[in-house]
Amino acid sequence: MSRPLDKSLPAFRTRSLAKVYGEGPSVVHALRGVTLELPAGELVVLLGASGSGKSTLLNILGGLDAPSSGQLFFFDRELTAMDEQRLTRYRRHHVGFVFQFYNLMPSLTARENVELVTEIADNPLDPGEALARVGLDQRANHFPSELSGGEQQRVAIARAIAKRPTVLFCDEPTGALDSTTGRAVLRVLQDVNQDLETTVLIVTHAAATAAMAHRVIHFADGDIREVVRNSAVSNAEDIEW
Ligand SMILES: Nc1ncnc2c1ncn2[C@@H]1O[C@H](COP(=O)(O)OP(=O)(O)OP(=O)(O)O)[C@@H](O)[C@H]1O
Repeated sequence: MSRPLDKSLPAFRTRSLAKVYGEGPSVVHALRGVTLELPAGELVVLLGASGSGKSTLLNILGGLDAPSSGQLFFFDRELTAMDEQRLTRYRRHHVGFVFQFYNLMPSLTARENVELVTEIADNPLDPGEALARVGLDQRANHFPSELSGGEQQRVAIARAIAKRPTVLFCDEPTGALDSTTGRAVLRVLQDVNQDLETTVLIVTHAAATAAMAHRVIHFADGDIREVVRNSAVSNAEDIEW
């Protein structure tokens, strides 16, 4: 993927994306033919009931999982036509992930957790700058067990953005946090979207998060029920939970 991306195209386009788990009586249709376009540079929130297929879609867009059928494009690249090696390059160069439970290495400091990524990335942020962007430059030498849940999540975000990903996928990033801490984490994600021009896709059960999105995708039973474009976007710190 060394050619520059064709940024005149949407970040993602899917056509009839389907995902089936299992077979026979235990078959699950997790995605039932999802067709969507996500413009680059937006902050998108994906809402929907438990089991509606949100994480499945996120994992497929992020190259962690493959659809059973359908097509998926990242700008001008067809992810559904890539072999494992090219998908690995896609993930390495373009994708950052943030999960509900931080997934930090407990035996490494905040800075060392970020360095795990910067050491293998092409054009990374300085680890100190990544931590400063999430407001944790003063805690760089602390271990995860010495940090609050919100601080650990901010380290996870610093680690994810340190390789300057084109897209940042966040699966329930505030799911384990109280509302005040959750708002602080959402503020960081909004800053990443605005300052680094990273496309950010957030899967959440916290419906109020929709107020900070450019685009809200409502998911139900493995497909899109509605896409709402917000004419005005709230600041994360003003969101009411
Ligand atoms: N590896 C798997 N094997 C079998 N079924 C799976 C697998 N992963 C997900 N599913 C099923 O696919 C459907 C969609 O799951 P998914 O995790 O995408 O939903 P979700 O909307 O993210 O739910 P939640 O909000 O609870 O995280 C569910 O019925 C789930 O049980």
